[in-house]
Amino acid sequence: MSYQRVVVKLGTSVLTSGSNKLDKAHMVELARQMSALVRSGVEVVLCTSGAIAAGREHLQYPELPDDMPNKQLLAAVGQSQLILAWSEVFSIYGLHVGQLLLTGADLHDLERYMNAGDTINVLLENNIIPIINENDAVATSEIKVGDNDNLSARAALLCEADLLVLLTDQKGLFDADPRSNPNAKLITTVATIDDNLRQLAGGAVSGLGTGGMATKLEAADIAKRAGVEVVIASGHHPEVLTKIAKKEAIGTHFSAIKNPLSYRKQWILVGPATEGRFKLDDGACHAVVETGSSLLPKGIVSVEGEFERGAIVLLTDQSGNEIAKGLSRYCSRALKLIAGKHSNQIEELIGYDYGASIVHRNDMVLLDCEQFKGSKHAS
Ligand SMILES: Nc1ncnc2c1ncn2[C@@H]1O[C@H](COP(=O)(O)OP(=O)(O)O)[C@@H](O)[C@H]1O
Ligand SMILES: N[C@@H](CCC(=O)OP(=O)(O)O)C(=O)O
Repeated sequence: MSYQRVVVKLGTSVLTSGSNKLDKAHMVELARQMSALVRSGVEVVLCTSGAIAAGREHLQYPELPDDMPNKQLLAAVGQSQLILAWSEVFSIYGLHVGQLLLTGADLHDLERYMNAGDTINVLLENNIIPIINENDAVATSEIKVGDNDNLSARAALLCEADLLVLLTDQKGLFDADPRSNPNAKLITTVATIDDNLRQLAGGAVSGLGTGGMATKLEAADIAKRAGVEVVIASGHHPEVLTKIAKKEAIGTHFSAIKNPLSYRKQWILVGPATEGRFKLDDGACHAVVETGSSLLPKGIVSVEGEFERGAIVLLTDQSGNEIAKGLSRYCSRALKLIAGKHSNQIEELIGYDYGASIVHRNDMVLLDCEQFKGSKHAS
């Protein structure tokens, strides 16, 4: 079966072809391929980097310091140049574009998360290409997604895409960074993302890029869990998008898992910031991880953080290893009184009862991937 909805992420490395400015001719070529896909009935969402590079080009600031205010200055100037360039380039093929500038804060509550998905849907229904970038001009470290690999994975989840294509300056994921290891070999298929694979994926060394292969693997891990296939490939491979859409073997292909997380659990995984941490005893860890149970108050050893009912919290074992992320049915004040107690004591201790489950199974995602442990994506 062919793909219905594809998110294409273009890294700065592709958009500049390794130079200090946007490679407009190459943008035309990529827009041509995307437009052909649209004409063949595939819905295309574009997640584009390049605002900072475009700002640097426009202001002719090759040596601007890399601090936050200057990056925000470049992004504010560059984003308008970037969207103007895309608008002109897609108009050659008779297509309009619509811009969504998102930050992590836009994904924190389920309603805003769904609103972003709705906007993508309405643009696609009207044959308009949604173009997404992080709103770098306002995103501080607390609210940032941080890199467009992770942003594009979130975009793929919120618009329920079936394929995420990450185009970069390498042919795919290699068994070592090909820049420093000329003998590095391309990995063509990945079934499972594990620690061995993560160790192969280095950071960005290209100057204007963010995250390198490490963030591409994070993105692939998130997308896979939501049932989205992922391909990492070279943005300069001839007819790269045309061939990927025809399922030709190009770059590195990550298969999607068979039983993907529900939409609500996907949001719990990638949307909200966590506001608290529960340390669980061994029995509760076993119940949550091995037997698929909800979390009861008896198994909670300690509660950190101040939060209201409905907050997203991390569940850890006694050594602090993060095992799950979920929605707390009780506020932190109540939990400090009922942690470690039997469920039938809840009402007596706090004067009300929202049920025995502190984190219900349906509101919980297991963090079976090392990547999420201690990373900003789980917190
Ligand atoms: N195992 C690996 N396989 C391929 N590329 C790698 C690997 N480890 C690190 N890299 C680096 O990741 C870079 C691509 O990431 P990045 O510079 O962030 O590009 P983009 O702008 O496309 O996101 C490559 O140029 C490469 O040097
Ligand atoms: N939002 C930034 C790009 C951030 C980013 O992830 O860059 P890249 O690694 O080149 O995809 C910009 O538009 O410049």
